[in-house]
Amino acid sequence: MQVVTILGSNSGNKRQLITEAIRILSSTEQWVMASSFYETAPWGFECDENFLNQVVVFQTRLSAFDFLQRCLETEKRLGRIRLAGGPRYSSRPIDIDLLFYDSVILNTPDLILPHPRMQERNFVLTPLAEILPDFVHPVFQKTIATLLQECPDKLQARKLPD
Ligand SMILES: Nc1ncnc2c1ncn2[C@@H]1O[C@H](COP(=O)(O)OP(=O)(O)OP(=O)(O)O)[C@@H](O)[C@H]1O
Ligand SMILES: Nc1nc2c(c(=O)[nH]1)N=C(CO)CN2
Repeated sequence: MQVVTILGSNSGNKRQLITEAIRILSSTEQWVMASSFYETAPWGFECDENFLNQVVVFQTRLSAFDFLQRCLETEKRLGRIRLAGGPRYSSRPIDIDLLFYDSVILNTPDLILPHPRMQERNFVLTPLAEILPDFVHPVFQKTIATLLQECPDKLQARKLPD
């Protein structure tokens, strides 16, 4: 199965944290490809520190739920602390979200696929369009390139040199 992820960080050594998260996931799953790194303004909350985001594709034999578990464990290993009752969004050393698991559509309390807010976010669609512009979103039946064109988000994602 092909799983498309987005990694994000807006505290600490962001590039190193994302690189380390990919190294941990790649120790058991097969890395396929990655977008460039993008500098992006915080979406959905106020904060001085910009994010670094990267989209990464893996090949996996894990179920989507087990892959999510690997992501949550990796976040924890890299110092992510989740505070119950805190604000909806806050700064974090590392965040790993699943965007797609093949073209599976799923709506459970623990996992929603495709990621339910990706179409509202330039920080997701811009790096995703760099590597998978023609991939068809299974719910909207539109390509990533089209979703990016239609995205109302005013926050831009700035591609960084490798
Ligand atoms: N596609 C998905 N990818 C990652 N987590 C998901 C997904 N769908 C549901 N979840 C659930 O969301 C929970 C909270 O995730 P998290 O705190 O990282 O949210 P967030 O990344 O801050 O916000 P957002 O979901 O808006 O990007 C996870 O523990 C997981 O159970
Ligand atoms: N720019 C940017 N903003 C965010 C991000 C993120 O990765 N990048 N993640 C969030 C929760 O998933 C909320 N806001």
